[in-house]
Amino acid sequence: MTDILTARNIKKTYSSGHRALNGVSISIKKGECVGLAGESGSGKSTLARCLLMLEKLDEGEIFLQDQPLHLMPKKEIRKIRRHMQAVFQNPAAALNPKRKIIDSLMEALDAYPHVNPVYLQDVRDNRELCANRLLEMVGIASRYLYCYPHELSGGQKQRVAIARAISIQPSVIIFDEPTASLDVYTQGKILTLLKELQEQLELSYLFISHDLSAVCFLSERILVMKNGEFVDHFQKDDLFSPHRHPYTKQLSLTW
Ligand SMILES: Nc1ncnc2c1ncn2[C@@H]1O[C@H](COP(=O)(O)OP(=O)(O)OP(=O)(O)O)[C@@H](O)[C@H]1O
Repeated sequence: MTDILTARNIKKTYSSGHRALNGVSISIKKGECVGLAGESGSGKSTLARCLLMLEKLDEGEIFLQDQPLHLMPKKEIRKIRRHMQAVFQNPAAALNPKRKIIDSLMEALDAYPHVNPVYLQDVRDNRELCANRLLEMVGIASRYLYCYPHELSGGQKQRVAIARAISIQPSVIIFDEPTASLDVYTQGKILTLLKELQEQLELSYLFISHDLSAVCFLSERILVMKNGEFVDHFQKDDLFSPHRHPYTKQLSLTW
């Protein structure tokens, strides 16, 4: 299957002198969910930001399909960014508190009027129907369309952020600890939603979490990061194999 996103030998050092990534390589295929686990500080978010080209790389290459992002000027990257969506930990920060849900939800579709995702084709010419369809896809009632973010729970806000991420049928979605700020019950609901969306819409995900059980729930292929390097790479079914890296075993013990 085609590689959607490929990164090779990514190195990133912060101005503090701290090397957060020390030569990591990763690829995500169409329709695949790759999981990335590791403790706090291991470099997961830095990798997410590098893949999204939000950080300047010291070294390395990033390709979105065959397009070399690492060689593109900023202006070109901005154009291409719609193909790479992201959902972060804090849904409250993702939604503008002064904008109604419909306006936050439709932000990407409003900016790219020519984009016509297969799952919105029959409603694309009607903004309200389009927003309603997206809310429906993530299990939120249409009465929230004209509400403000403070009227929604944390889990509902994260559902809106997910709906916005899928709204323009991106090539890949990077989820960086999307459930970390939610209670355990809501975490489970959101993980189930992400799995259903990925399977139904054949989306490509990079799912990042410190929680190996969440990573294993969503992903077939799992990478484990420690101190800015991948120390393990395995298929979910091999999680309890004796060949797992001691660090992976340690993460699975805290499960
Ligand atoms: N802007 C920055 N300037 C300097 N150091 C940073 C910066 N951002 C992150 N770091 C450092 O880089 C290392 C990796 O951080 P990163 O946030 O990527 O890890 P993480 O695995 O995502 O952890 P967490 O889940 O806690 O965010 C850490 O030691 C962190 O302190």
